[in-house]
Amino acid sequence: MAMKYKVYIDGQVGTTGLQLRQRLEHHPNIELMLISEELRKDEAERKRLMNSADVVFLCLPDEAAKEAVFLVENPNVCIIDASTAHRTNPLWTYGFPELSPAHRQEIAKAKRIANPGCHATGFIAAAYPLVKLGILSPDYPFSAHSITGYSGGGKGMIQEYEASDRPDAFESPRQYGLNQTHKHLPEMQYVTGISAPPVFTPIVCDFYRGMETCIPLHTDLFLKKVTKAELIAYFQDFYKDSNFIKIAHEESGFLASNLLADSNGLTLYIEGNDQRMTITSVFDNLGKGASGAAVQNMNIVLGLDETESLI
Ligand SMILES: NC(=O)C1=CN([C@@H]2O[C@H](COP(=O)(O)OP(=O)(O)OC[C@H]3O[C@@H](n4cnc5c(N)ncnc54)[C@H](OP(=O)(O)O)[C@@H]3O)[C@@H](O)[C@H]2O)C=CC1
Ligand SMILES: CC(=O)N[C@@H](CCC(=O)OP(=O)(O)O)C(=O)O
Repeated sequence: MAMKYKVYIDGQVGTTGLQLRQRLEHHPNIELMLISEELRKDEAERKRLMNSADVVFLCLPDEAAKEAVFLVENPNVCIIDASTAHRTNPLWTYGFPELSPAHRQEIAKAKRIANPGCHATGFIAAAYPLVKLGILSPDYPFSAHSITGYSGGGKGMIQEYEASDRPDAFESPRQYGLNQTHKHLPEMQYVTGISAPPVFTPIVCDFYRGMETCIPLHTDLFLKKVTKAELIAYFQDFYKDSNFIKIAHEESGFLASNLLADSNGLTLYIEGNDQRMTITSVFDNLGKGASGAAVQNMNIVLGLDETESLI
């Protein structure tokens, strides 16, 4: 019989928590520790469950996640936090195993893992290799726009979008983060090592799940002069061992944000021509952008096949 590990999800009825639960209910190596509805905010019961788990997922707002960490006293417990709270904390490991073998090895032995933010996942998947391979300087004036389904805003935004009396404005794409202080900017800079955060334009639209994050590339500012074909070859090589990150080209001329909804995949589309290019990450904000990545990190920590219970 398969070895079973005990897993507790704090925030099990939230948007990310429910997604995690669905994935873990069929995981052959996981025994889910569920908390009763009446006690799900009871500190003593949460503490008891957390300290008897092998892995604890935090699917809570940032402040609640910070407080929850202090409830864990058992040094053997691994915490995987889905919130923004610890992503640039050097005592925590950033959970993006595809960036290098060293990133993956660090995750495998970590007890504190910060799961990447959704928009940040799309940005970092493209920007990290560009800088690492010396194609762009860390001083390149990065910008990005990122289209998200409304589930990205959690229970509150889902209710607003699905209300019968919602404003007409919700039918059209809505730009936000207008003051350039989006909560994912610090991790975008921290993980890629770029000199300044990108000019970042998130856009929420009237569909449930899915995301595409697009970085414009001015080829005259390339540090290493590469053609589009060469850039594609560099990315194919960078992600050649990845189970989830792929490189593709869209023939139709249209790139939909919900192409990878319900999966843990992330596809990078390198489009344009040798003068002006774009590189776009397409994935699921609730998949590789949240609970899919969290399950992948858990599988790595537990020494399991990283693709277990993920598509
Ligand atoms: N939605 C997304 O696409 C993504 C979300 N995240 C992050 O994941 C975390 C959760 O987000 P999301 O699932 O969207 O949010 P939701 O608002 O959908 O869910 C949060 C859950 O946490 C519960 N909660 C709040 N405070 C406490 C507490 N003190 N003790 C126990 N439970 C508590 C809430 O309870 P109640 O139901 O009573 O309100 C709710 O069920 C956030 O930090 C978010 O930023 C990360 C990546 C993507
Ligand atoms: C549509 C919407 O509001 N999306 C959220 C991102 C999702 C999220 O919860 O971000 P974390 O991964 O950092 O927790 C936002 O842009 O703030």
